[in-house]
Amino acid sequence: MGFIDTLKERAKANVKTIVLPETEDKRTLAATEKILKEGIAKVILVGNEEAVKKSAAEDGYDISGAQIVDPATSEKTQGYIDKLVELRQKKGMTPDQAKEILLNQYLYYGVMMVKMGDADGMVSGACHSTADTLRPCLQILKTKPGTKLVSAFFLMVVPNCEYGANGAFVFADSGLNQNPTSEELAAIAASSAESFELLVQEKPIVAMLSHSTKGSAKHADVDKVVEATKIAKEQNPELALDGEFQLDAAIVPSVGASKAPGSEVAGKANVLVFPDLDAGNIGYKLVQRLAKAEAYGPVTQGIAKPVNDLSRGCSADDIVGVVAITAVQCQADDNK
Ligand SMILES: CC(C)(COP(=O)(O)OP(=O)(O)OC[C@H]1O[C@@H](n2cnc3c(N)ncnc32)[C@H](O)[C@@H]1OP(=O)(O)O)[C@@H](O)C(=O)NCCC(=O)NCCS
Ligand SMILES: CC(=O)OP(=O)(O)O
Repeated sequence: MGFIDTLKERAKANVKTIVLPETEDKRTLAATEKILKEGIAKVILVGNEEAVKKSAAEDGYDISGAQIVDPATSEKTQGYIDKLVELRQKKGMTPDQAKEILLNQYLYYGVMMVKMGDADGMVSGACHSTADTLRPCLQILKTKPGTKLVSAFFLMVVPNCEYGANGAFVFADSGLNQNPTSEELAAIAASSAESFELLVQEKPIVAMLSHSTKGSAKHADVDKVVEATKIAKEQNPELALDGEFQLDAAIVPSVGASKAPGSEVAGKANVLVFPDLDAGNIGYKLVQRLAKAEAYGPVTQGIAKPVNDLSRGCSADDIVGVVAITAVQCQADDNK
């Protein structure tokens, strides 16, 4: 069974309701058919019912099992407007603005459905940039209790790969925090270890990546990762975590043994924490495109409820995979 198939099976064991607001995108409709057919989740689509059904029918997608909610006619819309005003009035949100947003921006509507408990989670981002997808989530849902920072990772599944957990890795932050401080990198490392454990069900081994291994290069960028490693170790003494490492020292056993002898992480890492978003975003796309890896995300962590993003380059199958991941995150939240 493939790695993502295992996650789909876990999702099916306790079916969650996931809202997909991007009904203008055909990949959403194709994914909806697959999700319903495989029984991975219940799906709520946001949009005008007639228009959504017509669009699906044009391409022969069977979305008959999905619930379609139209913000213009739903009896819940006024409650969402009132709540949005309550949540954002300190930021100057008026009832008219909230109404305008919720009737026209389906991403905001989907986030409000999750906030109000009418859906368990949301997946969006096939036709919206990550910034536009994550901004409403951050504004409305906020961070999980006990967490200061929301960050975003990719679950990478590399074919025919002996590194990581049989080719499975978490790459973070590959989607959200542009230039994290040492403290933020330490927080990203801790959240990523937790996400790896939840999704891959193996022990996380965390490498703090750099262009330097254990002092081989000198630069302020290296110092940032060295400091992050120190903070992360202090805050999470139980974690297998080390750095600073170049990528080869982190994942290739022979290189790890030669560049960082004695490290419990070098050569064995399955959670890769990148020094900034340039490295994280470019890194995941290189592995996805050149090594033909499956890349699921950006998946958020540290947020109050599971809402996840997609790359605009995603396929319908990628959406299905991220929905399965979101459903498993919803199950985990139930158990807390
Ligand atoms: C997501 C992003 C848009 C947020 O930045 P922004 O639009 O400037 O918005 P703000 O900084 O005003 O943040 C909006 C809200 O989210 C909160 N927020 C932003 N980043 C956060 C984080 N990492 N964790 C927790 N909360 C966060 C802010 O506190 C703010 O809350 P408030 O409105 O209640 O005060 C920005 O971080 C971004 O563009 N990231 C890069 C995304 C990207 O292009 N990725 C590459 C492709 S994957
Ligand atoms: C993750 C990512 O790069 O997203 P997008 O392609 O939407 O910018």
